[in-house]
Amino acid sequence: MTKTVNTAQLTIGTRGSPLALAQTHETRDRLGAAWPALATEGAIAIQVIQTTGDLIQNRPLAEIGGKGLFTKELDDSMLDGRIDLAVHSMKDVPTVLPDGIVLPCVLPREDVRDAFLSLKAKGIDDLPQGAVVGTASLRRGAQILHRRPDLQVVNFRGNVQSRLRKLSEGVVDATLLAMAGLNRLGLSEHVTRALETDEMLPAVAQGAIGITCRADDRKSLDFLAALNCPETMIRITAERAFLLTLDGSCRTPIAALAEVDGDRLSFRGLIVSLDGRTIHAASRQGTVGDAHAMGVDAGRELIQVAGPGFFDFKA
Ligand SMILES: NCc1[nH]cc(CCC(=O)O)c1CC(=O)O
Repeated sequence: MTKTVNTAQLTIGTRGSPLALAQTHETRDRLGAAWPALATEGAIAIQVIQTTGDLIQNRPLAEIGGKGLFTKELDDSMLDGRIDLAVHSMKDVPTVLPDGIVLPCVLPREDVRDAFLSLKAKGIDDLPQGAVVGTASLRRGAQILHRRPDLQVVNFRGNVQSRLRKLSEGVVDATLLAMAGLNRLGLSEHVTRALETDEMLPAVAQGAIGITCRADDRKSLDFLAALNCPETMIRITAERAFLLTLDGSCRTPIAALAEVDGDRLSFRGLIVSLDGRTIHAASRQGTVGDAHAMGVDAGRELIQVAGPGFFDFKA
């Protein structure tokens, strides 16, 4: 390996998965479009950083536990000055950022829905009795069991491409993936059906890309200010406030979606038991200025309604 001097104006850190790279290329292209100085060849360097979540492929994420499985190594590189920006799927970003790191920018949100993929059924309702659904997501597993308690939900990890392969090999009868990831990878032709959000409420911040930088990095803050999508920021503010309030123990399936119409904000959130039997849902209507308060308030309601014990799945 030859060491070259990094003459880039900005170095972006990212995970190495095809989806992470696609999101980073989108970010680079948007930066170049907004800032001529960043449009020249070599102005932006991309550095791939492996995270703990990338290394551990064979265990359920909820079991590995810990916050920041997909972000910690990127945060450390940023605080050390090895990278200036980090591009994240906001779904994977903990609600509390490390000291010294801020999130000044989210890109316009992609399709928030979950996709149903199957070679055997057109949707959840016409899967055969006892069919096997592969998902690593407790949220998706629990919501699908709520509708179809007869189904068998099995843990199913790996990147989007490897999951599509397992589906075609018949390892599972169906799987669920974010529409956003499939769209960004140009793989949406594999989608059997996009599930409406009343059928499968998405994860907090699903479909949103966030870009972090050091809190005191004036140059990066200026570059990123031009890229931020305020509507997406409002929506994820409400959803992340909900998640923060419920705090998650990552073993509790949590789903939420905030939607903006003019200056109105509507919010829906739910928690569901792992077996899908019990769902507690809350909704709020307000204005975009209430985003954080609405998420907190809905989260508090669910803590009350669910009662102690609901959040403790550790046994
Ligand atoms: N946890 C993995 C992850 N993080 C973000 C996405 C998809 C893109 C997105 O939701 O923004 C995925 C894969 C998936 O859920 O299908």
